[in-house]
Amino acid sequence: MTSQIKIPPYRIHVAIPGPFSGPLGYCHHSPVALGARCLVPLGRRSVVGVTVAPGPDGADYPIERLKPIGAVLDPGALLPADILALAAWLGRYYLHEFSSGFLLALPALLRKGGGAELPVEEWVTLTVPGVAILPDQLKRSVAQQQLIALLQDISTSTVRALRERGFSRGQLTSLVKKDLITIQIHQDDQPIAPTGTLFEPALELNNEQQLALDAVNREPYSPFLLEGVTGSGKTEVYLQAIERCLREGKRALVLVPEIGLTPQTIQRFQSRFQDRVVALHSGLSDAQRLSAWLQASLGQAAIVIGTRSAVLTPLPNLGLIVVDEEHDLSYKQQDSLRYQARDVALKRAHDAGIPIILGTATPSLESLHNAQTGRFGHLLLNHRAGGMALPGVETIDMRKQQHQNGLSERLLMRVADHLADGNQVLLFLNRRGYAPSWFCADCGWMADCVFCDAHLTHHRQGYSNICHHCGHREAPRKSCPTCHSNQVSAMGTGTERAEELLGELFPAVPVIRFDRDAASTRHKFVAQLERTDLPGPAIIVGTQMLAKGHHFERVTLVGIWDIDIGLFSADLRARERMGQLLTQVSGRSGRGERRGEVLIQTYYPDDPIFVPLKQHDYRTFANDLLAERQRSGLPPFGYLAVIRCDSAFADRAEARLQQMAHYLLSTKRVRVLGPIPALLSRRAGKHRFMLIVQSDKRSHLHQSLTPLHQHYPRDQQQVSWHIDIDPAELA
Ligand SMILES: Nc1ncnc2c1ncn2[C@@H]1O[C@H](COP(=O)(O)OP(=O)(O)OP(=O)(O)O)[C@@H](O)[C@H]1O
Ligand SMILES: [Zn+2]
Repeated sequence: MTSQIKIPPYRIHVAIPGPFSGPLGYCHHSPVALGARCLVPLGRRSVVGVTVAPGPDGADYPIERLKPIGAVLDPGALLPADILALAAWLGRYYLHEFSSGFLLALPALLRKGGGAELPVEEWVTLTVPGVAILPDQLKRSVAQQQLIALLQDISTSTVRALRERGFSRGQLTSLVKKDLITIQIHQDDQPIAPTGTLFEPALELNNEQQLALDAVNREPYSPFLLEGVTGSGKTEVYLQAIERCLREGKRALVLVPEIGLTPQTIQRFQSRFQDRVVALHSGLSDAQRLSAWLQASLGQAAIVIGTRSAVLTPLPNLGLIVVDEEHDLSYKQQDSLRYQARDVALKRAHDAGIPIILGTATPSLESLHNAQTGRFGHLLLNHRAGGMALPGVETIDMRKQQHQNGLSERLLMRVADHLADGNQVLLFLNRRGYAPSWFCADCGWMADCVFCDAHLTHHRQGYSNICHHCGHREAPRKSCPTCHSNQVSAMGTGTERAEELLGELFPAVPVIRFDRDAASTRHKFVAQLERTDLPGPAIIVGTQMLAKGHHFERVTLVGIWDIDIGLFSADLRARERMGQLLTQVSGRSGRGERRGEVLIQTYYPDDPIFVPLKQHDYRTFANDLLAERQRSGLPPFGYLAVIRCDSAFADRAEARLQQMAHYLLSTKRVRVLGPIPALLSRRAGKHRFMLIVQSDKRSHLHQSLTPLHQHYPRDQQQVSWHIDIDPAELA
C-alpha cells in the first residue's frame, strides 16, 4: 500500500524571532502575501513570524524537507514593502538578528499574534438641531459651546478623539440629552485624504523662518539640518512644512525625544490641523498603541507624531519626515537592536525620495558635519522668534563663594531677586536622589554597591541607599563599618536635597522637581509640567529631563548648580553632550516677555568649554570638537563600533574579546583598541569589558564584523556579548 503525502507546493520565507541571520523556509498550499504574519512551528513551539522575500540561501533547500506553515494570520500584507525593506536593512546594518527590524516594526499585540482589526469606535454626529444651533445659545457651559462649535466645523468625530482634545464624557452626555448630538458605534477602516485645512491660522513667519520653509523643497530625497537657536520657532517651520505636505494629499511623520512628547506637544499639532493626528509613545497601553498603529497604517491619520520606534510606522503616501531635537540621546536604543532612529529616518526618507528636516539648537557633530560639507541643506535661525534676546550667560567661581550644600551666595541672591519680581527660576542639577554618597567623616569610607563598581546614592524618600546602576537597595548604616565612628551621613547634593533646601529658604514659593523619581511616569511628569503653568513665582529644579525643548514662558533665571563632573568624563562624547546640555538648559531662560539670565556654578571657570557657550556660539564649540575628531579619525571622520562583553568571570569576558580582537586584526581592514574594562567595570555582579573597532570606511567595518556572530555564539560559557554600531557612548 502506498500512501502519497502531498507536499504543499509554495515555498514561504518567514522572519522569526531568534538568532537567525536570514528567514527560515516553510511550505504552504497557496502563496502568502509578503508582509503578512503567520504562525509557524519552531522546534516544539509555535511562533509568530513575518513573511519576507527569500534570503540569499533560501531557494535551494529541498522543499520536501520544509515544514508547513501552521496558520496565516493576515489576509494581506500587514507591513508594506517600504517597511519590509527598511526592517531588513536594520538587522543587516546594526548586525543584529535578521528578524529584529520586523519585530520592531510591529506593535506588541501583533507580535504576539493578536488580530489586526481596529476596535469599534463611538462616533459623534450632530443632529439636525445640533447643526442649526448657535453655540452661544448654550449659555451655561463654555465647554459645550466649544464642543458644538468644533463639531460644526468638522461634522463628525470619534469620542476618543474628542476626549484627547480634553472634552469629557459628561459634556458629551449633556449634549446627547439636549438632542444636539448622537453617539453611534461602528468600525471604520477607510483611509482619509489629508487636506491641510487649519483650525487656527498659522503664525506669520519671520524672515529667517520663511527662508527656511521656502528651502524645504518638494524634490526627491533632500535632507535638511534646521539649526535654530533656542526659542527660534523651529516648531512653526515644521508646522508649515507639514501643512504644505498635507495640502498635496501626503502624510507626515514627526519624531520627538521620549520626554518631549507631552500632551502639550500633541495638542499643538491638534489645535493647528483639522486632519487627524495620531501619537505613538511609551505612555500608551498595548491596545492603544495597536489602535494608533492601525490608524496610521490604514491611512486614517495625516500626521503621526511619535518617539524612537515610530520611525518604522507604515504610512501610505508619506511626504515629509521631521526629527525634532535630532541630537537627543533617546533616539539611540541602548539595548537589543541598537538602532539610531534619526539615521533610520534618513534612510527611510532616502528610500522614499522625500524631504526630511532634522531640527535642533545643538546639532550632533554628525549632522553638523553633513550640513557643512553640503550633504544636507543647512537652514539657520539665528534669532529668537518673538525678537527676544538670548539670555546673558555668566559663570560663578565656586572657589570664591560661600555656599550651602553647593548653592552659592551669589546664585541664591539672584534666585531671590527673580522670585521677588514674580518670575520663575529653573535650577539644573544632573543628579537625582538626596545625596550622591553616604560617607564617614572620620575615615572617608563610602557606601558602595556590592554588585557594581559604584557608590550608592542616598535617597531620603524611603530612607535607603540605592545603586543607580543595578537598583540594589540597602538601609543606610548608622556607624562606619571600617572605623566604627558614628559620624556617617549623606554627602553632596542631589535633586531631593536641593528641593528640601529650597523649600526651607523660600517657604512661600512652590518648588517643582523633575527627575526620574518625582516624574517616574509620564502621568507624573505631565502633572509636574502643569504645576509650572500656575500663576506666580516658582522654582523648578531637576535633572536633564528639563533640557528637552520645554517652553517655560515665565522662567527668567536658569542656574546650573553643578556640572563639573561632566567636564572630566572619559567618554568620547562627554564634551559634546555637555555643550548640548548647557546650551539647551540655558535656552529655557527668557523665552517669554522678559530677558533671561543664566548663571553657571563651577570650580573650573577657566575651562575652555565656557568661552563659546557664554557667547551662544555653539557652532564654534562644535567645530573645535570636529577638528579634534578629525585628528583622531573618530566619527564623523571615521566609523566606530563597540563590542561589549560581560561575564561573572572577568577572565572569560576578557579572553573572548581577545580572541575577537585577533580575528578582527587578521582581516586587516579595521583598527582595534582593547579589550579594556568598561567605564563601569562591574555592574550587577558582571565584569564588563569592551573592544573599540574603528575604520575609515563603513564597508570595511561591516565586512570585518559580520562574521563574528558565526564564529562566536552570543551566550556561551556564561559570557555574553553584543555589537553596537555607531555607539552613542563608549561606556
Ligand atoms: N513667527 C513667529 N512670530 C511670533 N512668535 C513666534 C513665531 N514663531 C514662533 N513663535 C513663538 O516663539 C516661541 C518659541 O518657539 P518654539 O518653541 O517653536 O522654539 P524652538 O525653536 O522649538 O525652541 P527650542 O529649541 O528651545 O525648543 C513659541 O512661543 C512660538 O509660539
Ligand atoms: Zn549596583
